[in-house]
Amino acid sequence: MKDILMEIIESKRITLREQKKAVPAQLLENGASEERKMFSMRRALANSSTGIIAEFKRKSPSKGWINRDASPEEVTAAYQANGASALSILTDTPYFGGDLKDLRIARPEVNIPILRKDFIIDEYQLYQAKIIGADAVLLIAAALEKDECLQLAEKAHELGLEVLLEIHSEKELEYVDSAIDMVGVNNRNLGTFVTDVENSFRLASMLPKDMLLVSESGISSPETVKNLRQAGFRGFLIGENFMKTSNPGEALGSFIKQLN
Ligand SMILES: O=P(O)(O)OC[C@@H](O)[C@@H](O)c1c[nH]c2ccccc12
Repeated sequence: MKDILMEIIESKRITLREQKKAVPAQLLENGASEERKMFSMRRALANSSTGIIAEFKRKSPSKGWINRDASPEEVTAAYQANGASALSILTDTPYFGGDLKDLRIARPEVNIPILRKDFIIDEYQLYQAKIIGADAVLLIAAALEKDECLQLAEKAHELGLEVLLEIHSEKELEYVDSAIDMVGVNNRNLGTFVTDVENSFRLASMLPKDMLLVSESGISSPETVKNLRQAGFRGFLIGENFMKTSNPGEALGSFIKQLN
């Protein structure tokens, strides 16, 4: 079976080549150095009693279309109104049905941190993230060599972006470095899409105590969030469970009520 993550990365390289042709890196770099208001996701999660990072996701390679016609401005504003601590917005087009525009459109609608959720392999994508209004970026250990990952983290910081490092397995613990702001344990294996929340519980005790921990994927019950919090997690990245409903904001609101 073909590893899906590898396929996505190959397609990303092609997209990047085209984007760089259309908008040269130097031009983007100039735009990215402009100051603008930024929101700290690490701080928002550390200070929140719920810690829900609500995700805007139209489709995924494992589920197909989840919510094809969702409007980014409506859903993200409703997520904030219903208590999200932060937002995650998928900007990958071919596999997740997202767009850079989705994040750009959402930005003026909210005043909570936004994570650019994509497969970042090049600093060009960090400039994009800054320009469209992201506060943080995801760096996926399974998609990067460790030194590449740390270089991208450093560059992200230069631009004022925070870094959520995503790991899935024990062997990726070596990517955890002081250059990282938050560590996310993905409960989904991006190669096979097998999802199991136990993965977060298993890796929690192996992670540094002072690191802000996020549990990602496959979370569908408030009970699980309570248990993950007990295990040390402060952020909970949830997409499909809300996006599959006709009113994602409301679904988040009733989820949060059950956390208390
Ligand atoms: O929809 P879920 O199962 O709640 O998962 C959300 C989020 O964790 C998932 O979309 C995700 C986690 N890491 C990723 C990396 C790339 C794309 C997507 C993801």
